[in-house]
Amino acid sequence: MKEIKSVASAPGKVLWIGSYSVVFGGIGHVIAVNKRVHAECRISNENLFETSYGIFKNRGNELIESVLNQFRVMYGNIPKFHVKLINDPEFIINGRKSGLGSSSAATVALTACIFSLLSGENNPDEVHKIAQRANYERQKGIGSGFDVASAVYGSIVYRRFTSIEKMDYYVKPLRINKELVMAFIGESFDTVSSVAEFVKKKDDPRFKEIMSMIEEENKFAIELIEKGRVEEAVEHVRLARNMLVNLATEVVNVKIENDLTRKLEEIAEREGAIFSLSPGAGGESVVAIGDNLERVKEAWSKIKGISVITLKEDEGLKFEV
Ligand SMILES: Nc1ncnc2c1ncn2[C@@H]1O[C@H](COP(=O)(O)OP(=O)(O)O)[C@@H](O)[C@H]1O
Ligand SMILES: C[C@@](O)(CCOP(=O)(O)OP(=O)(O)O)CC(=O)O
Repeated sequence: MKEIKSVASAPGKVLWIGSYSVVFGGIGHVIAVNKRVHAECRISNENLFETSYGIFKNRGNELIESVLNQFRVMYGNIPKFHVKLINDPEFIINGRKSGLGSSSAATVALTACIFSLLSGENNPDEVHKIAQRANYERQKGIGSGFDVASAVYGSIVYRRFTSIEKMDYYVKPLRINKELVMAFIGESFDTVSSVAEFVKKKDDPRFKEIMSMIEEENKFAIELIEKGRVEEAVEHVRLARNMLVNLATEVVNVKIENDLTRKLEEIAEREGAIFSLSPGAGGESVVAIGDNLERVKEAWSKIKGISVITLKEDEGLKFEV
């Protein structure tokens, strides 16, 4: 008899519009990239999980268990599995997380491949809901879930759900069709603590005022991208970004850019990028966006201690068998 297996993969991401504001209900745009997590699953006599983070027998690590728990809730008893869950190497650069989002891509790839085995269906919307719940429980409610949504749907406009039970998120596929180059500066940024600092200030009147101005600019930007006018959109992204950096520095007291990220951004824009920023929670990498970024890549590569990779916009979740 032919052994039944399922294979799925999910992409990493770059959040360039909506960092932090998306946590508070703002609109965001996230680019799915061609660094992926690959999952292969079979039903087996014993649990065996071979992963980029080690081999686990019997019980998986926290990420794997957070996914399996969702299926235990849905189906009661679930079978045992032999799983391979392997990340493209660029999720780790020089021994540090790259910020491309291995945990959300791994959560989605694993959820998809187990769901496909148990239900016989390849249903991205179901996978998305299950993966969001697994991620939410693992992160204890912190974060917006934009990374899980883009691991399923690819490049998207995203607004967070107001509650995990309602799952009233907004997702609309929207590609930007630009080149991306990313520089890693060798720093690790603590996203969870930084988001926690933002949350502490959420009722401060200055915080609310600046966040609503950021939201306006981000909305403009996304409307322009929807019309294919990315060059005009970046001017609004830039305004929103400057306001966010000021908010972070002056109200929240968190540094989301530093001298090195600013220097890399200046170089990128001088060498032809239409826009450059430290994406996501900030402080660990810089992304350049544009049409021909060879010069950016060359200039960045000359700087000591910087690792540079090229990224391509990619599809969301793929079921491969
Ligand atoms: N392929 C995988 N198999 C098992 N666990 C994984 C895998 N990829 C990522 N993880 C888990 O996710 C964690 C990385 O998550 P995190 O620190 O939030 O970084 P990222 O920004 O890349 O998501 C790892 O420490 C590991 O526990
Ligand atoms: C601050 C944020 O809006 C964006 C964080 O984006 P990153 O891409 O930096 O995420 P991690 O890879 O989990 O560190 C928080 C959020 O939306 O969850």
